[in-house]
Amino acid sequence: MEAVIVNGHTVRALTIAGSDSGGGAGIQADLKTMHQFGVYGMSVVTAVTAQNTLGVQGVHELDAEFVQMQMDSVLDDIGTDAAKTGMLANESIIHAVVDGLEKHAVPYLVVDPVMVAKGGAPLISPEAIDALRERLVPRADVITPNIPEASVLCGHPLETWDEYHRAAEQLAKAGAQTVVIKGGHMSPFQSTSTPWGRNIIDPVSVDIVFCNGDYTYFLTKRIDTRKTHGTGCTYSAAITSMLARGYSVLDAIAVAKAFIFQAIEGAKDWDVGQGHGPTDHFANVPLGSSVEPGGAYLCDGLPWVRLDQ
Ligand SMILES: Nc1ncnc2c1ncn2[C@@H]1O[C@H](COP(=O)(O)OP(=O)(O)OP(=O)(O)O)[C@@H](O)[C@H]1O
Ligand SMILES: Cc1ncc(COP(=O)(O)O)c(N)n1
Repeated sequence: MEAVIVNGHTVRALTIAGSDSGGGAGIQADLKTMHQFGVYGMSVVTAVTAQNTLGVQGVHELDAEFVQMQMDSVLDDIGTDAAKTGMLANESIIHAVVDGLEKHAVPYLVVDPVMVAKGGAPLISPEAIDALRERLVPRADVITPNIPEASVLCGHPLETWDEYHRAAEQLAKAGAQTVVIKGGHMSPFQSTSTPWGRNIIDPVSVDIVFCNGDYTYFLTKRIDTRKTHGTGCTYSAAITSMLARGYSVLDAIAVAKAFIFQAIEGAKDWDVGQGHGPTDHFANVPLGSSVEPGGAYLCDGLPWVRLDQ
């Protein structure tokens, strides 16, 4: 993949996240994804984890001042067309990151509110949740919680379609421009009766996107695999890369969703690690995936197909 040039300049994207030594999630997943999208990737490291596909063996959080220093280094000199946040570890780092974002011009911000690793290890302190909610959510152009994260941010359990919708609206009211409630943790049974009035028999993974008052639903087949380490990181890095390249928010999400689907599918038979293996960051970037707001779209091979209402 060659570097993408838009309006005469090399497209850049920044990830502000934790390092995963195993290479499947965090900073490593983000940089691999940005590279695959032809975007020049940069990183601000918030914490270093000793981690593999079996779990997190240790976490070392960096000083908030050093996080701020990395932001200044990168943004004073190189600048960026879009940024994303991932693991932010603690309250002081969140304040440092938001201060940095306020100081420097960052055209788009994607917030992946990372809280718990797939194996159950906490990646943020409980006291930091208020700072995440109060300082970062209002700055998000796109926020991408999974169901447990949306539930923590909204302060109550989410189990029904109606509750997912109310959660998206609550996060939008708190200031996030576009809310993506990810379906990786939804029970497959909830997909049998759908808000767009058509039943789906096969298990699917549905992402609910709330943008400018419209709901758009992105569906793919649910892949039967436990190799889903770093799916959320990879997906949000793909959205960030597409925004950096100048795509609209919905088209960025459509391409990213098709990419993560192929990345999960592509790694099904990989032999990387003994636990929750990583996704295939070498997957094809399906640039033609374009959608209109306010419908339900199925990606079963490309292009996206609009489902009957
Ligand atoms: N088994 C699966 N089959 C198809 N798509 C999936 C599957 N699991 C997750 N996805 C998709 O991957 C993306 C990430 O969703 P998920 O809910 O897994 O995020 P996450 O929990 O934040 O991920 P992680 O914590 O591993 O980084 C979403 O688009 C979701 O629909
Ligand atoms: C540094 C870092 N950031 C994010 C995740 C979440 O990914 P997952 O939920 O797949 O473990 C992680 N495990 N490590």
